[in-house]
Amino acid sequence: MIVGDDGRTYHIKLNEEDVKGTQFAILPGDPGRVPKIAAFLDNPRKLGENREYVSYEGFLDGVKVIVCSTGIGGPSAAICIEELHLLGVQNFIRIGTCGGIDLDVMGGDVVVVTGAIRAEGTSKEYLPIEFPAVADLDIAYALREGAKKLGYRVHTGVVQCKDSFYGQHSPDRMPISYELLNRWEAWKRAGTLGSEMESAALFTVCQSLGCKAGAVMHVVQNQERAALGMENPYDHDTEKAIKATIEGIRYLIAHQ
Ligand SMILES: O=P(O)(O)O[C@H]1O[C@H](CO)[C@@H](O)[C@H]1O
Ligand SMILES: O=c1cc[nH]c(=O)[nH]1
Repeated sequence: MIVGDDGRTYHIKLNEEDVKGTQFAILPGDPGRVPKIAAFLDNPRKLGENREYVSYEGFLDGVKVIVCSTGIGGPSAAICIEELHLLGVQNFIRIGTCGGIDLDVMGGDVVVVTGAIRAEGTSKEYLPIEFPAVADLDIAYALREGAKKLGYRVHTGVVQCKDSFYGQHSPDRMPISYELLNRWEAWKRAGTLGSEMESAALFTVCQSLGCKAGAVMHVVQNQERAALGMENPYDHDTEKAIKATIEGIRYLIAHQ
């Protein structure tokens, strides 16, 4: 069932020929971000589209890269990673958006994720909760080098992952608000940089499959700064996170 008669995997609808030779998969959540990322590659070409999974191929410094959207949340991200890995991919880099938590993190900044809080469900179907969700050290380092080279405001550290976007933004209206609010306070006190939805699943699935992962976030805004009446710019343009990732992959290619 996982691979159909046409040789294409069940969800992302790619086959071995499509993926052959790929060294890096770039994984945005939003399908609309895929062509924007592919535009930074040489000879970009659309490979497929099914459900939330839009995929392109292209080349960076002669190395084949696939860009495939994961949709929102851990379950669809895990499916995308599993199917790309089945077809031979070993290195995965998410380009996502997050909301800032730490007061130093502002809309328009870039966050290179070193670890993710597993407050979501997908990672728990792979590994017990004691196992940390961490990025590959070489990939995280390269992504930070990429952001620094471009002169961006970049933060490196932990993000929180959850399954409910509105549990982050409207915790008070949830019957379980007592827990959401207390836990959010703990993430804040511990210096968590931002909140998003897929990195915990990405790191845990890749750990389980024996492959490598990293993640870069574009910060949209910071609700904690807003709550304190601090300057809180909104920024929806993910170009800096994309460019930092492209530079990061170039660094990995040059240093492998
Ligand atoms: O912009 P993407 O990559 O989708 O990432 C973030 O945006 C979505 C929520 O709006 C979630 O998927 C979250 O992780
Ligand atoms: O605030 C935000 C922004 C993007 N993604 C999230 O999950 N939360």
